[in-house]
Amino acid sequence: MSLQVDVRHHAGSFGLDMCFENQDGLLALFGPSGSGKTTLVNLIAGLAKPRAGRISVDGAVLVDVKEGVFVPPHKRRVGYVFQDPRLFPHLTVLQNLRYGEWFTPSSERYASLHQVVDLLGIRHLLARRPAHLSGGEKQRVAIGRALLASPRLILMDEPLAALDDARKAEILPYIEQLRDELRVPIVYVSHSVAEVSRLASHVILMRDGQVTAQGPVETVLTHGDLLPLGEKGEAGSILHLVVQAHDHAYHLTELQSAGGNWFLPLLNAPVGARIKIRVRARDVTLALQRPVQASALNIQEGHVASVALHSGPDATVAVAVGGEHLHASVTRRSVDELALRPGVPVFALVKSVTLGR
Ligand SMILES: Nc1ncnc2c1ncn2[C@@H]1O[C@H](COP(=O)(O)OP(=O)(O)OP(=O)(O)O)[C@@H](O)[C@H]1O
Repeated sequence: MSLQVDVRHHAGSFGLDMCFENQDGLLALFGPSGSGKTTLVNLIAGLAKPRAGRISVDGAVLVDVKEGVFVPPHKRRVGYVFQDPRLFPHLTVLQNLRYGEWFTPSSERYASLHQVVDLLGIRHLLARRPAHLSGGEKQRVAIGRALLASPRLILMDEPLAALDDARKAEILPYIEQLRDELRVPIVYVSHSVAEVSRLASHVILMRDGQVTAQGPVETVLTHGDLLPLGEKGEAGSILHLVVQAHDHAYHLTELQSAGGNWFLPLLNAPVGARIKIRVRARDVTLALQRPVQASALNIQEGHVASVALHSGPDATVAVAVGGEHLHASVTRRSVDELALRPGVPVFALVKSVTLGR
C-alpha cells in the first residue's frame, strides 16, 4: 500500500498542514489530544474535504482539490473503525457484516464472509443483535464489517480506547492478523505507546496539525520529548530477540540478542521464534563495569552511540548493543560523572521489559 497525503485544512481556528507518504504495514498516528489525528482520518475517509491538497492510495486519487477530484466516502473503499463500534442495533451480527459488502463490486472483493468470520472468531455470534454482545465482541464485528468491504485501507480511530485491558488484550491479536495474514494496510490512531509499539511499523507524531517526527516505530518512540504528555515516561527502545530456551524451574525464557542474553518471565513461544520487546528508557541503568552480585538478570554490553541532553535534569543515552540501540534515561550529572561520550563501553542493566510481540 502506498498512502500519499499532502493536505491543508481548517476546522474553526484549527489548522492542519500535513505531508507524508507511507508504504505497507500499520501506520500509527500518534499525538496529544487536539493535534488533529481525527481530522486527518476524516480527510482520508472523505468525511471532510481539505481546503487544498491531494490524497491518494495506491495511485488512486481520493481527493485532489486543484483538479476538482473528490471521491465520495462510500466509493473510496476505505474502511473506518471508530472507538464506538456504531453497529446497526436492529440488525443481527450477520446482517451488520453483510452491510459491509454492499458497496464493493463483487469483482473487487478479496475478503469473504467465511474468512472474516473465522479470522475474527465471531461465528457463534452471527444470529445475535449488538445489544447482546460485549464491548470487545462489538468491536470485532465492527472490524469485520469494515473488512468485508474489501477496503484498500482501514482507518482505525482509537478502536480500543473504550475497552478495559482484558478486552484490549483480546482484540490486539486480531488486528495483528489483519496486518500480517490479510496484509490489509491500516492507519491506526492511538494515545498509547504500548499499543503503537506492538502494532505499528511506522509512526507519525503529530502536534498542532503538523508532523513533528515520522519514521520506523523503533526510532520514533525514542523521542520522549515529542510524545504526548502522560506517555513521555513510556519512551524507549524496541528490540528484536530470538527465543533460545525455556527455564521451567525458574519460570523464565531466555532470549538471544547480539548484545547478550535476556531473561523474561516464561513466554508461550517456541524456541527460534522472533519476539519484539519494548524497554522503557527509565528502566535502564548504565554502569562502566559489569556489575557483580547484582540482582538484574538483563545486563547488556555495548557502547555509547549518542547522548541527548534535555533542558531539565535528564539526558537520553543511546547504547549500541549488537545492531540495535537501547536507550537509557539518566541524569545529566551521571553523563558528566561517568564521562559518557560516543564510543565509551558501557553495561546496561534493564529492570523490566514489556513484550510487544
Ligand atoms: N468541525 C470543527 N469545527 C471547529 N473545530 C474543530 C472541528 N473539528 C475539529 N476541530 C478542532 O480541531 C482540533 C483537532 O481535533 P481532532 O479531533 O482532529 O484532534 P485529535 O488529535 O483527534 O484529538 P483526540 O485525541 O482528543 O481525539 C481540535 O482543536 C478541535 O477542537
